[in-house]
Amino acid sequence: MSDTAGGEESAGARTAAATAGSAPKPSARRVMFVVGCRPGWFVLGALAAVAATVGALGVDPALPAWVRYAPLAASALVVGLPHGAVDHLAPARTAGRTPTPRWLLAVGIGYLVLGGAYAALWALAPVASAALFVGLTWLHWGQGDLYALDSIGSRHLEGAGVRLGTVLVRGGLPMLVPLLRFPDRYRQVVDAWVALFGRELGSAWIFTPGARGALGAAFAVVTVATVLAGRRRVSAGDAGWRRDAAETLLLWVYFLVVPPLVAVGVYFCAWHSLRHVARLVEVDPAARRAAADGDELAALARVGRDALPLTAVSIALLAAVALVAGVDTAPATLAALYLVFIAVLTLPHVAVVAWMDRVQGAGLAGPPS
Ligand SMILES: CC1=C(/C=C/C(C)=C/C=C/C(C)=C/C=O)C(C)(C)CCC1
Ligand SMILES: [Fe+2]
Repeated sequence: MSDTAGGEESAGARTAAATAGSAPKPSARRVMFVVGCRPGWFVLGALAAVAATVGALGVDPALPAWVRYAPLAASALVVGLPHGAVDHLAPARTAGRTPTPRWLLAVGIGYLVLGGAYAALWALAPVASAALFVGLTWLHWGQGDLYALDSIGSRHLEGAGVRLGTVLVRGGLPMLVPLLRFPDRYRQVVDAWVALFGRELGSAWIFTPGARGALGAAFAVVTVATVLAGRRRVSAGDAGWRRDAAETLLLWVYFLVVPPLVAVGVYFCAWHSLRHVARLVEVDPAARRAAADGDELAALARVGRDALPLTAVSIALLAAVALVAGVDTAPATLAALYLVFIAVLTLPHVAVVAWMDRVQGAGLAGPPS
């Protein structure tokens, strides 16, 4: 896989140099800010404010089903599913290479083997697979945020402990905090996954008040310890640390006040996926050039174009699975099928992102110094 071609060679090599072993370039910081972070702050902040106000007024609006499922449904088309549909191009580009058929084949085989194995595991052991899905997402979303924090130039995350804490906290916010406040709705979602395979969750101690109280207390301690560990590494008033602490607070409040289906669906699109899209812009020479010229829309259009074919294939595959399996068309069942489908794609997606982290010196082994 040593082939490089034309203009991408030098630009690609520059990307690798810029991402592995040197501080983030100003243009990378800007893309992560403008594309990856600002929209998420705005959308999640607004939703949290609305939900907190409604809650404070003592109103409990029974949201119609279409509103509850809308963010998840939208994620199939807008940013969510598409953010992984560039996985066939991202590894080569991260290594500063042009994606050739050999790269595509390598990623394709990885998807088939890992996705196939996980699909088989869902059929054999749905409850364990559901737990694995939540654990995998915890890790993946945590690592996504760690990358974004590095990319905007945070300096308080040097050190293995604070990095591990950041992954645990940032991943636990979407995966654990909804369970603390909305155990019944959380349970309904996970129940629907295992029901697809004719199973039930069973006693599931994790939903009991005692277990949730203990998990919530432990997670609050890990959050505070991580934020303080970061604080010790920089001078007072460090902007990167303050931003991290403010995001952490925002996400705690958001997942405590916004009902989980909406909260996780919106977070998936507007937070995790947009941050990954910003990362994709940075490894694609053409998109990066557009962004460096201040044309973020052109950069996004380029990523969107790259994502289009495999997004369409994924949706067609999902529709085929739904038809063959003959699932009913209740929103809860369709959402469950979609999420199990995402789970199967997530395992190879996590492998691709872990590979990108390794090449870029990012992730737990980082920061890129
Ligand atoms: C919807 C939902 C849940 C789980 C969603 C998951 C696990 C989504 C994973 C998406 C991934 C991995 C996308 C790729 O990056 C919970 C928290 C169980 C309960 C609340 C509603
Ligand atoms: Fe992802």
